[in-house]
Amino acid sequence: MALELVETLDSLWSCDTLDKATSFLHSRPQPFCLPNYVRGELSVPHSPSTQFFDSFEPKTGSILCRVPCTQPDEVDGAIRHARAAFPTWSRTSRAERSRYLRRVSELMQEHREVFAVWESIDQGKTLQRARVEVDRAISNFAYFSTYILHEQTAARMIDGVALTYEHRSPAGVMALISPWNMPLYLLTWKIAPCVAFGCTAISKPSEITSMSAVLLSILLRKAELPPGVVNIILGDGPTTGAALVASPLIDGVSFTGGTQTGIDIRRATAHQIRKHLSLELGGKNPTLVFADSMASSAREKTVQVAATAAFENQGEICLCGSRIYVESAVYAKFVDEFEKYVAEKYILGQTVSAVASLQHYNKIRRYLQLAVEEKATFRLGGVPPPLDKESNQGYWIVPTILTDVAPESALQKDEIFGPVVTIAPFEDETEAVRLANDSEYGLAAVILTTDGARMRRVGEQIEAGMVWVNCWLVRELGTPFGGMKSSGIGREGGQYSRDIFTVVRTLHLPA
Ligand SMILES: NC(=O)c1ccc[n+]([C@@H]2O[C@H](COP(=O)([O-])OP(=O)(O)OC[C@H]3O[C@@H](n4cnc5c(N)ncnc54)[C@H](O)[C@@H]3O)[C@@H](O)[C@H]2O)c1
Ligand SMILES: O=C/C=C/C=C(\O)C(=O)O
Repeated sequence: MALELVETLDSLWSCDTLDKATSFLHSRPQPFCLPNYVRGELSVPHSPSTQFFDSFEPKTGSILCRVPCTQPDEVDGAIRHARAAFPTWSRTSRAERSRYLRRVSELMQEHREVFAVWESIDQGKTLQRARVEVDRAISNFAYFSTYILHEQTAARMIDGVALTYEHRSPAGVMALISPWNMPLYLLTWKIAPCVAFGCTAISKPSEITSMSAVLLSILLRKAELPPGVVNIILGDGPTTGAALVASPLIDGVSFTGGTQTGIDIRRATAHQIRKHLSLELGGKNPTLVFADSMASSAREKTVQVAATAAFENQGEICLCGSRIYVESAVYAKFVDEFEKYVAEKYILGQTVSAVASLQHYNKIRRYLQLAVEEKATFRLGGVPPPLDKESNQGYWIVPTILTDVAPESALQKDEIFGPVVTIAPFEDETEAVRLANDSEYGLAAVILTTDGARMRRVGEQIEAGMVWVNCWLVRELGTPFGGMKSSGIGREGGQYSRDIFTVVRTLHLPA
């Protein structure tokens, strides 16, 4: 490894507080370049055509580092290394694969603060929120390290004539592509099951948030994962991501990101029927507040769950509830209490942080300008000032609550993916279900009610892959995770991840 890179990575690795990281960044004469991780080696790509782009710190707007845009020939090289590693890794025993995964989770635990500090700086999220996500990333490795040990295959006798059983083998070399909102969590949500089930991986994090992927590379090296089993390449979607998914040497794609990108990937791979495809896409998730949930015994929790679902991580979680519908009898009361609660608990610079990028800031800002044009009521928040690269300012947006928004408005239809929520009334259960389902998306939903029969009755009618009643983002990693409608294809988690990362054949033996 080049000496300068070794020094940079050592310095990054020693920053376990925000202060240390800030003084390291200030001590640098120029931004450092992030490396790829291929065949167990970290190196900055240096093909003559490689371009680099700047990655910014969302909280300050200053340049954090430079990210290479890995070119198609280098993508191809990385895939070939993953292919070379596949025969041995796919035949490695479950017990041994499990030990590697456990080792990775333990090392991550040891360096938890380093991951949290850089994730917070790179993505913009609060340090507190980054810690939550690092812990969940650790659980991804811990969970799949034990899952594979407990898998059982049942055999069945058919009429005393044949004995059948399902035999699974690793699907091959997989492309794992993740977004910028929960960079480390979503990266590991794919890497952990991929290698646990015996596949090898080429992973591409978002070009906006590549830091935690590089830290993970350092750690995979420390864990002595055999070279080529996991390769992490950096770059943008149109160049690096597109070359990766289209390669005939890739056996499957697990993608999390926007719906339009999902469509592009589906189109690019449409002729490659053999390619496994899992698409976890966007959402515009409803939260339904029934009148009973505003009775004095339940009210506090109702408001708290609706607010957390709307504003956790600045609303940059695909599962965030960004359309709140409230039974008309309690509409005014809910809006008042919700506004009071959000104003008190969601403080910019404390519990609410910067949004991930300048481009995203300006996208959210355009929606807020639209809200002004459409004469929506801002119960909280407003249109933030325009920013550009020269502004040298962080990307801060006050939590915004909008009422009086028309049902057909883009504010109700489009995924804004920021700290913006709309609130509208409904008359009865039928209308609540209709409004909840009035979306091209179908990822998640929250129902707030104290009526046990209604929990199931309404819950079972909602067109969403994940429905939470009186809670939000409670997750068990074996449950199917994914969306209906334009929110995706396939499910991930436990046995559902196994379906993506393995191929199955049914064997028939004579009885
Ligand atoms: N359903 C889920 O589980 C889930 C989870 C998190 C985020 N998301 C969604 O992700 C979106 C936000 O993330 P984003 O803006 O980074 O999404 P995005 O689709 O722009 O990018 C996601 C990833 O895909 C890559 N990419 C872009 N174009 C590509 C192409 N043509 N081929 C291959 N790769 C390509 C990007 O470089 C990035 O790594 C939101 O829509 C959000 O809802 C969904
Ligand atoms: O943006 C997508 C978020 C997914 C989050 C989880 O799956 C989780 O936190 O368990």
